[in-house]
Amino acid sequence: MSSTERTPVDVAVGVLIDVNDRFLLTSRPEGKVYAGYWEFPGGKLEAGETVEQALRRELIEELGITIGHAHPWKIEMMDYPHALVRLHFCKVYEWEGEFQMREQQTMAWQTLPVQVTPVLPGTVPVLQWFASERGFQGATHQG
Ligand SMILES: Nc1nc2c([nH]c(=O)n2[C@H]2C[C@H](O)[C@@H](COP(=O)(O)OP(=O)(O)OP(=O)(O)O)O2)c(=O)[nH]1
Repeated sequence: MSSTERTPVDVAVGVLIDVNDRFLLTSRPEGKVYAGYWEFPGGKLEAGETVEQALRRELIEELGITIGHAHPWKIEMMDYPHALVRLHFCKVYEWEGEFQMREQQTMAWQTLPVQVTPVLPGTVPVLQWFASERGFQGATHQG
């Protein structure tokens, strides 16, 4: 594979946390790689966008909500057969609007251990970070 194809793709990912400390997972829609896998909502940066701008745009497009401030949390590289991605995880505590599944996905508010399955490989590290933060012991998800 050429080096051009392995240039990392930057992805803005939103870790939405509600007042009960639950976090939001969404299932990837049909037609995308890893369709049906659960992940944190987000998507690729477009030219000239910051992570926060991309995240705000993606969550309007996918979920119909407008987020407040995106708090940068962690950056993680994932090397998939389809792409090398650089995931910019941001915590989000404030948003406006009603959730609408605009891409026929499904959403689920979760705590540890996560009940939905399967979880996208690039989502698993986040569950470990939550486990550390929250003093959770044991398996973070099934499978
Ligand atoms: N949204 C999201 N993507 C993740 C996570 N973990 C992870 O490895 N990824 C990967 C999967 C994809 O390769 C990439 C996101 O790209 P995507 O295809 O969902 O983005 P997009 O909505 O811009 O897609 P498209 O317009 O090109 O169809 O990041 C995660 O928790 N959330």
